[in-house]
Amino acid sequence: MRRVEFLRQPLAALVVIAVAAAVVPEYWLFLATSALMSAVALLGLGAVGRAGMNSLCQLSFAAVGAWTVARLSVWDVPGSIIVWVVAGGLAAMPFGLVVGLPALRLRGVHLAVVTLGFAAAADVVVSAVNFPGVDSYQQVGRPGFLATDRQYFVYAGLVFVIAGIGAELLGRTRTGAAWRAVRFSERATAASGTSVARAKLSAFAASAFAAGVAGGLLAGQVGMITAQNFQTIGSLALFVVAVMAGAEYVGGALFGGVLMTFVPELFRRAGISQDWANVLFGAGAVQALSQGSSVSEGLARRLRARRPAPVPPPRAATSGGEPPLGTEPLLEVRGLSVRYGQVKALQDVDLVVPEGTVMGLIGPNGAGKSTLTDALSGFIPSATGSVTLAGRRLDGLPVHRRTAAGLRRTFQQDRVPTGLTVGAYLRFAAHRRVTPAEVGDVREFLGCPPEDAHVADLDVGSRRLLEVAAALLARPELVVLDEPAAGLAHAESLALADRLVEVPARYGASVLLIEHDLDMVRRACARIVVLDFGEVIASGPPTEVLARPDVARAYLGDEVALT
Ligand SMILES: Nc1ncnc2c1ncn2[C@@H]1O[C@H](COP(=O)(O)OP(=O)(O)OP(=O)(O)O)[C@@H](O)[C@H]1O
Repeated sequence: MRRVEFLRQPLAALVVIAVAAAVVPEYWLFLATSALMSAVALLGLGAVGRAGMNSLCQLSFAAVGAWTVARLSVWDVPGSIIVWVVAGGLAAMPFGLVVGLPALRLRGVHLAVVTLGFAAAADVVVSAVNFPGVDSYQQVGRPGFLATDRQYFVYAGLVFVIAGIGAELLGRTRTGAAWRAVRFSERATAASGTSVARAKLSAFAASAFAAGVAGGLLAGQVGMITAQNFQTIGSLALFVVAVMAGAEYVGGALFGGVLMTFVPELFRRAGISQDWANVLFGAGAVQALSQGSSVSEGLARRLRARRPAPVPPPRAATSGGEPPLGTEPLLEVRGLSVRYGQVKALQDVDLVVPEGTVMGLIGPNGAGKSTLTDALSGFIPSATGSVTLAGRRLDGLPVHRRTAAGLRRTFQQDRVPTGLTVGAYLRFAAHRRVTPAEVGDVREFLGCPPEDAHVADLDVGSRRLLEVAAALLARPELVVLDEPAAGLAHAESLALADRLVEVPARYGASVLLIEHDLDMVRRACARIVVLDFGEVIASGPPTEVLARPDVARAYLGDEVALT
């Protein structure tokens, strides 16, 4: 049943469309076709929205689709409007990629402004050139079986349902998961080995494809198109409705399409200026933004809230045995230094993590632990010194190549995307093909919630464990855990320590554990390294190192042993 759950909304839409086709008068069906076309364009906006980006030029892409369909119609290319709208979508995709390029550097309002600039430029171009067929009064041709408004409505409805199924299917692929992950954290997405650039560009390309299809449908509906159909104000209205209705959902896109078409029409009939419809949509979007959720997201949350909250399995401490000591050097760090302006965050750090061990890295706040993690995983390109993993130099490599070389990391702050289920996140973040048995094994091993639980419904501790589980599932050579026990109760931290002791033998990965919880460190680690003011001040077995007065002084500013 869960396998076809994603079909629920497109199929519900199909039923609504079929009923409307049977009972609604022809005049209203013409308007309903417009609603379906807006809904297809909104589905495209949903794709960029899923990736956390804003696009204000959706109708510019639609203009490319419409132009393509008009051109193919004038040339009378075989395949009729059925094939031409697909060609319209494909023709819009390169434009989507071009507009998406600034998204690799810009975010939020800056990106929105760039897309708005593109829409304004497209306005100028579209106004200056006539669409194909307009000069010769040649309408876009429709085959006999799509001649009436009712038939064309059914065609547009089928296109919407197919687009909806496509959107849902895409959401279940690695690409769809990457969109949600990018929206939540670009850094964590990169650290899982996924290309952030590819994720963003694919979202823009998918969005442009949908808009191109919608534009092509419009060309077929009205027969002769003009620049008026694709003005920037229309793109803005589409964006605002996407925010309000929730275009990431098939139902939300359909609801948005209906609003966009019928609200202005109702205003017109009531003798009110249609511009007031845009004001209304704007107010709806402000409301959605202030509540932090669209109409569809709010409904989905309410439905989820009816289900019982996922109960994390008990995570009891079960001694994992003696911490393994390790053998040959796996990670070798020499002379690693990082400066932030005048602050020397790391100074000539030398560090060796042997293969097959769990090594602890401790130090007071501001000692440089997170900086070290960032430098090892490639987030600080200005870091100097050498980093070698299993004999391979990593320094100078970008994040995703270090990940591919076998170095995985987790983050101190919660970086698990809330838009995914536990299973979808684990499969995405593993960044390799994993079997259901592997996913179940690591989930049980660490005491993670069931696969169908939504990340958004989990407590912070469970999310942290999920991040660790995903890192192990990736089968790295070395996993660097940045305070994985933050958010866990003390007993759960000790249970996690026991699990970590087993990791080298069970998953073939060594662990560099950064933690403030010294009980956990003592339990999990055979050796520890202490950082203070960016320098290594001690290393060795935990009992010896924590008994040293200089280590106690670094932590407490006093000569009190930490044992
Ligand atoms: N982006 C930054 N810009 C400037 N200084 C920074 C930056 N990030 C860290 N620092 C400084 O670098 C030093 C090391 O910080 P870092 O966060 O690595 O320490 P930490 O040991 O991880 O601390 P905590 O245990 O609180 O996480 C600190 O002095 C910090 O203020």
